[in-house]
Amino acid sequence: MAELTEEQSRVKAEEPTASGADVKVHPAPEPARPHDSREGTPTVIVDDLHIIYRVYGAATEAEKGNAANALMRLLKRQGRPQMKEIHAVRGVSFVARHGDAIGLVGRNGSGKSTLLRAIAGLLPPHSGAVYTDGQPSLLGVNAALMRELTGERNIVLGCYAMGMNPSQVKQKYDDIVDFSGIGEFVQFPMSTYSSGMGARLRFAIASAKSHDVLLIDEALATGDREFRRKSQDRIKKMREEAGTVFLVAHNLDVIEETCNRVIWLHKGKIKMDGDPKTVLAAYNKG
Ligand SMILES: Nc1ncnc2c1ncn2[C@@H]1O[C@H](COP(=O)(O)OP(=O)(O)OP(=O)(O)O)[C@@H](O)[C@H]1O
Repeated sequence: MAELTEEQSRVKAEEPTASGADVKVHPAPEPARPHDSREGTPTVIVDDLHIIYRVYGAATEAEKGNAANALMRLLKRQGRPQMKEIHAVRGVSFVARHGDAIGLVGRNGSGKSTLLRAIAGLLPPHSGAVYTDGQPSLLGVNAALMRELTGERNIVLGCYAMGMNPSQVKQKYDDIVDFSGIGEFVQFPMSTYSSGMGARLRFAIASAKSHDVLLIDEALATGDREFRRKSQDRIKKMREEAGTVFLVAHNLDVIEETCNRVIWLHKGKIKMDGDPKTVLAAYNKG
């Protein structure tokens, strides 16, 4: 992933925000709260991004590896049997700014998680580029907490992984446990948690630190109403500190209540990009 230089940031900021979009409601929505001098400046620029997964071994039964087939391939100088390509993100372009909370919506398989993982630098672009200002942090349903360790150990390790020192961890520990609402379960291995408890703990850990770019994949989906309200307050605070938040959620109420902008992905392309009410109304109709 390339870092965003000042020059790139200036030039890119002048480019259209969603060149691949079918519809643009308003291409560069104004950030809601002018609190920080960085507010409104780009944090993430996605430039004609294509992501292709290669799935090896997607061969038919007849083509699958047995010794005779392998020998024939060698003799005919053929490569591996059947490699299938899945073009998950197809020419996506947009600019996210300090203070934005951007909801990503779209049907199953439309490329939301793939796009988040690419912004986090976990998937290399097939073509195009992602430029980021600061370190993006991905909080996904499978965020790297260890199931066999207790909540307590995961909090400590998670905080270290985010760059905190021991005294900062100590200072944040109680707040994380309180926020997650997991109570005495903090002493138990995470493998004993319900999916909601795990998701709440992950969000509590990740949001204990402010992030330049926080990418949240479905982590709020399993929380109850009270937890959602607390999470939304945290996201709001992050935006006020001029961070950028990306949120994938199938629950559209969460998106509408939390975000100031929504990007609708359809079959790997941006179908619409604009203010939540307009985009969600169109998405609900389509
Ligand atoms: N690791 C992978 N290997 C191969 N193909 C993948 C992989 N992950 C996702 N895909 C494919 O890429 C496409 C986009 O998937 P992605 O998970 O990004 O969509 P999504 O919008 O997040 O879906 P959902 O709402 O179901 O979570 C789908 O066709 C999916 O099958």
